Amino acid sequence: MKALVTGISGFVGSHMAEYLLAKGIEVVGTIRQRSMKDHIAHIENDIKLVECELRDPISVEQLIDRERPELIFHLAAQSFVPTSWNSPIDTIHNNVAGQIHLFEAIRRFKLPTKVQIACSSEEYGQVEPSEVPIREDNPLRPLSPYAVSKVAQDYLGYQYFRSYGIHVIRTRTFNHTGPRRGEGFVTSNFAKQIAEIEKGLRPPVIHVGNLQAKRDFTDVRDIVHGYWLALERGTPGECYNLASGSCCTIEYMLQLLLTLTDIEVEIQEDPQRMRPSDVEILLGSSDKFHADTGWKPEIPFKQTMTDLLNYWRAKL
Ligand SMILES: C[C@H]1O[C@H](OP(=O)(O)OP(=O)(O)OC[C@H]2O[C@@H](n3cnc4c(=O)[nH]c(N)nc43)[C@H](O)[C@@H]2O)[C@@H](O)[C@@H](O)C1=O
Repeated sequence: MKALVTGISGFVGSHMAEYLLAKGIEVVGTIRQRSMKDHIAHIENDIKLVECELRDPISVEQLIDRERPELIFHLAAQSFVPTSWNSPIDTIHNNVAGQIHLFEAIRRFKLPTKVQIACSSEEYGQVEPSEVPIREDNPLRPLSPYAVSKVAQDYLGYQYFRSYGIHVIRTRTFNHTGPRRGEGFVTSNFAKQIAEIEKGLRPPVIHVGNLQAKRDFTDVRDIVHGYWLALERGTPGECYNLASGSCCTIEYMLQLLLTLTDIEVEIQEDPQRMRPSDVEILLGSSDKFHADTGWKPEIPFKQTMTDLLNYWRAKL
């Protein structure tokens, strides 16, 4: 069986590729011209890398025609929320056009390909206290251009299923982290700062943004297992939350990281790290996904954060 992973050199893409290889699946992955390949260097000989700009319809059409994958894990995206405020059009274009080009190519060649699309808990946005844990039928009230791009991807998935019968599964994934998480994201950013302080590379001050936001974190290795199950057992056209079912403040996450180190630090708020509007709380219910696929996260949060901190310790 052949699977195509878009954005294979990214954080989730690299874990997805490892997961598929362990299952004996043939893996093809898209990268962009200037993509860094550090995350996949250790498996580069076991996968096929194809340079493909998803914003270019011709390039996508040629890729799909040539490879005709049975499965697609569509993970390529501009995924950093703050970037989406600096350049909203790039985020919308990148995330929405890339997916349309994939769908159009599948439609054109009438392929039975199963497609998982990486939607996001950010789509729920402004959530009322009475609405947690959030279920899939909650209203979507996106609070960033990134979130809007994910709503568009999500509804396009629904529409291509309804209009053309394309086997699309929409996974609305809550925050996820683990080794190789990009350093801009909060868990990785704090872990990297701690590892740098440990090595004497910076003064013992941790710079932070909004510590009061609450997030529901799952290990990326549990998430890629979920993506596999989504295509194996999910109902086409459906959307599913992937979440741990519990949440914590960002402050709690920072304190957890600090229990994993001997250093003493000062915590300093950095106004640059504040957002025009931040999602206050994301806490998801994965009951629907569990009922359809049997998925539940296995890796405890403390283990995930230990692995992430050790990743930075080894990398610096
Ligand atoms: C589900 C969703 O998950 C991710 O989006 P995110 O939640 O924006 O992720 P983050 O790690 O950038 O922020 C989490 C929270 O932490 C707060 N926060 C405090 N201090 C800092 C700080 O210093 N840096 C950052 N980045 N955030 C900070 C920040 O204000 C926010 O409340 C992406 O994977 C996205 O692609 C996705 O789909």
